[in-house]
Amino acid sequence: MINIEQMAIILDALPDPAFILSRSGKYVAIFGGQDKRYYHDGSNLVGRYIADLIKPEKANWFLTQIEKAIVSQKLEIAEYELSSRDVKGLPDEGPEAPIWFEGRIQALSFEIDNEAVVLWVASNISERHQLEIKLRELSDTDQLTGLFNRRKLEQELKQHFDTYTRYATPTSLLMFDLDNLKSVNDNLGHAAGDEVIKMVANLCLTVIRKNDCICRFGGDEFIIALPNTLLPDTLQLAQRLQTLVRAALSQYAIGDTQVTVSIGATTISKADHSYEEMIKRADLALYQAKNEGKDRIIVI
Ligand SMILES: Nc1nc2c(ncn2[C@@H]2O[C@H](COP(=O)(O)OP(=O)(O)OP(=O)(O)O)[C@@H](O)[C@H]2O)c(=O)[nH]1
Repeated sequence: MINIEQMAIILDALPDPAFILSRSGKYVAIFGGQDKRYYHDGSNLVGRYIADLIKPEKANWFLTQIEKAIVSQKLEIAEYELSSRDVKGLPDEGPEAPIWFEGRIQALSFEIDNEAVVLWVASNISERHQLEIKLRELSDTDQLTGLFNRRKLEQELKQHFDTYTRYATPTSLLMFDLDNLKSVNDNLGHAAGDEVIKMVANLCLTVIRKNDCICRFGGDEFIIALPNTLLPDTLQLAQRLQTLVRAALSQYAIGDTQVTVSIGATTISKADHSYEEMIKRADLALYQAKNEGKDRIIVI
């Protein structure tokens, strides 16, 4: 049998800090979380109130989570970021950077000082959180160019389409495809073709604005989404891009065969039911640009 003294030692040895918090946000007790590599010592907080130690917005968030667990009587799980500077009374010793926590919050079946209480176990998940950010970045990014990939562009366009239906703010699209990349690959090698694709990506980054979204849509095909932009500005950007590409890639010409861009341009229309219709229109315009002899901009 475990006796009371052993029980106290076990509670102190809990790897993650476990807080007993009252409905009104009082730190009733704190156990465990002794390893200073992962946690700050919270023993100074006992007897004090969340609202007195943490800024109102965050304090309210904590109180809401406590209330949720008390009302549901089920295990509640929430992730949050907190640094020692966010909580008055925490010692400096402990992690310097803000910590990402997973809070596991369970209402207890008894009251303390006539108040409902919860057990709040706070686990340091900073490493996992960083990994999740990295994975998200990787899943949104094209490996060769570092631009967004098609998946991310489609997410963005969906949002722009929703914004358009609500506030009528227009989004325009440029879809473009390199002309004669095959000739570079065949004559100068695949690595040179890769260089060309990367150069075009970097040129695009120099002409777009902060809110524009550029993606590598496929092999040598790119899309730039331009939120809050009408056709005249879109066409200006297309012309700049066309001129820049022609000049920058002249070194890859094979005889008379130059690497240029064919561009299809379009803007959102009242008749569109989804962002896919915009992409289809831009694709049609691009197809026409290729058919009419490449190195040109077609608007549909
Ligand atoms: N080096 C390299 N080449 C690629 C990559 N992705 C696609 N390509 C090449 O890009 C070419 C795309 O085909 P096309 O669009 O028909 O070739 P193109 O010479 O640009 O033809 P036009 O568009 O008609 O001018 C193919 O030769 C692909 O092998 C890549 O990541 N690296």
